[in-house]
Amino acid sequence: MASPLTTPLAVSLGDPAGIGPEVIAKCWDNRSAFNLPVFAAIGDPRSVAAVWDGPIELISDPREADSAFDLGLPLIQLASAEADTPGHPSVAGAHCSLDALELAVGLARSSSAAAVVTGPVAKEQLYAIGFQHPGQTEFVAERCGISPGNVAMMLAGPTLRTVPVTTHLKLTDISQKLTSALIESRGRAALRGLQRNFGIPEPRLAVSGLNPHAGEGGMLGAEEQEIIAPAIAALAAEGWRVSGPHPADTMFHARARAAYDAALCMYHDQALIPVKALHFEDSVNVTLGLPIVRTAPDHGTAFDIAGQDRADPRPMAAAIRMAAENAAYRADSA
Ligand SMILES: NC(=O)C1=CN([C@@H]2O[C@H](COP(=O)(O)OP(=O)(O)OC[C@H]3O[C@@H](n4cnc5c(N)ncnc54)[C@H](O)[C@@H]3O)[C@@H](O)[C@H]2O)C=CC1
Ligand SMILES: NCC(=O)COP(=O)(O)O
Repeated sequence: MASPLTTPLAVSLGDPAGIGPEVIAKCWDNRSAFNLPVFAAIGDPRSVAAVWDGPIELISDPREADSAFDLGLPLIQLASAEADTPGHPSVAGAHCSLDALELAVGLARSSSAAAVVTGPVAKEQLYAIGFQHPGQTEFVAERCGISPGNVAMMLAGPTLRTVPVTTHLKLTDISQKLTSALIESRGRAALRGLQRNFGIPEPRLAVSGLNPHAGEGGMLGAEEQEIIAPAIAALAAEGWRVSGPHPADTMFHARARAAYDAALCMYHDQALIPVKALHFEDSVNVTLGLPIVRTAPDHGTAFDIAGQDRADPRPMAAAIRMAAENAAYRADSA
């Protein structure tokens, strides 16, 4: 059994107008039923108070969360220029979500927090305030001094884990951005992450094709033969257990899933659709290849239901539990 954590987790609230504040407050409410470790929320307390009437314990350091956790939701307060209305994102809210992310990562990097769990942010809002990264994954990587190509975004559910090689790209740009080197580096990050974060000593990676039927022997596209197969061969030559390229439409049924520990997919939707279809309530976005542990729920800001008490906290609870489990594995094997 993994050792208990010595410091609480840092949980950024995400966009204050999204469902992050609500699901995090509901996680604290249900902390025993969800079997959650001690955590400290980070963000604007007004965004929590707008959607939840439970107790909030303002703290200034995650370690204070240990004694505050039984009294209320421990929260490190960030001043936002204005209070947001649930469902109505603003520029001030986007800045607040970025500040919370920045602080949470800093706390984990300085070992003041055992891991980071990030609440959902709206990429459109962040891009509008000049955010230069495709998503939080690449931002956290940069803050940790890791090249974005050397981390992997894994979506992990109870019966399926997937990793997209390309993340937030236009569909029309994917083929051009897909290189053997990128497939290899994502594959390595995924395989090492399965060992380090999930305690799987000899992980098996199944690699998808890009085109229908994995290119149909070259008749439906050349990427499989020219880019993907050489990357698989290079990873196999390093001793990793890698298979493919597999046709993406037939690699996610139950019997196929039993043959691998993670699927490396060529683009965002190829990886995320099967996990969300199978496990929307409890799949977790985990960034592999970092010196810290970072997880997030699989969903976004859900502005359409924010402030209506309709947000399901189970994905956030799964993200908090997985962060604690991953951090404990890493501490035990360090
Ligand atoms: N990790 C992150 O920060 C992520 C952020 N996003 C961002 O979120 C924004 C909205 O993205 P969408 O594609 O609309 O995805 P979304 O996940 O926010 O919403 C999709 C649908 O699922 C529902 N839903 C989502 N989470 C739910 C929950 N916990 N309980 C009940 N219903 C839930 C929503 O109401 C909506 O109908 C985008 O700006 C996107 O960039 C999207 C995915 C992940
Ligand atoms: N669709 C997944 C997603 O948007 C998560 O991205 P990130 O912000 O965690 O990089």
